[in-house]
Amino acid sequence: MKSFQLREAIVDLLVRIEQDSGYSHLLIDHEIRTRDISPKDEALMTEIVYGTIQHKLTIDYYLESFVDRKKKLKLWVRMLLRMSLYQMQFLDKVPDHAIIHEAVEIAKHRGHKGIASLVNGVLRSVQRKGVPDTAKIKDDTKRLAIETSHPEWLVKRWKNMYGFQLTRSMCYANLERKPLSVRVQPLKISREAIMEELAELGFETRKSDFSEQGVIVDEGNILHTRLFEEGYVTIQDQSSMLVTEMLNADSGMTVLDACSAPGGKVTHTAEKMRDEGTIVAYDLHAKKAKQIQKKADQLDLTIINAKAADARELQELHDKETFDRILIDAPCSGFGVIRGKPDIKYNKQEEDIEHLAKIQAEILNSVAPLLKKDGLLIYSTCTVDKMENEDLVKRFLANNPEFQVDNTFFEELPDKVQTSPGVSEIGLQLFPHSFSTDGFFLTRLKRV
Ligand SMILES: C[S@@+](CC[C@H](N)C(=O)[O-])C[C@H]1O[C@@H](n2cnc3c(N)ncnc32)[C@H](O)[C@@H]1O
Repeated sequence: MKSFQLREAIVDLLVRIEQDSGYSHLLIDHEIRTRDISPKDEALMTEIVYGTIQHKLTIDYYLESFVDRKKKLKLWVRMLLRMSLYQMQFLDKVPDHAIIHEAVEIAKHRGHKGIASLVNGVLRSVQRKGVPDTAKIKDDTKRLAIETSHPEWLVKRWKNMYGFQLTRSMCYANLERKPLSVRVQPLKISREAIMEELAELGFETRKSDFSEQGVIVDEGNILHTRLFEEGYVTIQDQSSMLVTEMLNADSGMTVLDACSAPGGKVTHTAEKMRDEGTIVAYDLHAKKAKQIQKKADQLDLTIINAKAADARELQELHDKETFDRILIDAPCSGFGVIRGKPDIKYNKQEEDIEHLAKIQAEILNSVAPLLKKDGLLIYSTCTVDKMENEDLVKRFLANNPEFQVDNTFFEELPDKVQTSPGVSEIGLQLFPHSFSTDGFFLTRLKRV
């Protein structure tokens, strides 16, 4: 694909992502799968699209100084300017004059001379004058929000919950690339054999400390290798693997996963149980329940029975005290996975967090009675927010004295995590800057 065509396709994709917010990763995947794109163009497209979204608010702050506020830009023109500015400010692959030339050509092709001249004028001014200095913003919170492209309300909220320094580290970490981590299917192959094969193929890998099945791939795309295609490994963040490790499910147990799609943790659980026992896996959406079954089949796992149901109504389907282990990996605001899904930070409002916390509490309250005495229940989310995590669990424990945090949980955490700032008497909050994992909360409750 010619460079001009690739850049124009990126503008189209950015427009679609802006209109259909919340699904950047799916839209990018779809674009790459349906177009005939070389691996080199695929990498460049991914880098520019993710980078432009990741730095959107910073770029818009820069643009404000160069675009007349009264001028209402068409969406595609704004995306063209954002994409070009991203390349000029954050990448050093292409010289500025070439980026500007290409942007002007795209503007001519899609619009008319007037738009081309506006695009040329804005980008040449940026090139000549440089972007405004954010160090001049007096308010710390506002400056951090603009420099790291997070909404100001979210930075304020985190600052109130976790303090400024931690929030700062988290916001900067959210701009970085996370190493890929994969889970080995231990019933088919060992971790050592996988690492050897990947080394032969030229990939650099490390063992994860979070799970004996985890491997971190520092460089390279393993999605097109046979190991992935034949179900020897599956992509999973280390924090998610830790959830299943902490569930401690064993062969022969009866396990419930109340919110299980797309099936990462439930398939890991089946592997830990050596595919012996019973797992019932629910998700609200029938289509997603099918996804779980497909994932289980890909990994040759047979004990998972995936169905659609609302987790808040499972008492109608199961008797109390039925399960040895329960996992509630609740629907959440997703602020822990901003690195992989950058548009999450722009699409949520504070009211959404309150709404989600209400659903999470309803799920926990209605699912917990299904746990057997001495059984273990994991509550987890892929977010960083006390309302959805510690505060919610604290309230549950206050209202349900037959449950308590299982104190052996903390001893079982990886050594380096045991003393991390995210550990409290309620559970573990992993921050994205601490161990290069997703931001994740988990706790283990025991029915006593
Ligand atoms: C964080 S995801 C779960 C990820 C999954 N545990 C994994 O490891 O792949 C939360 C899931 O909960 C589902 N969900 C949302 N509301 C639900 C409800 N009321 N009952 C059951 N599932 C629900 C969503 O469809 C979503 O797939």
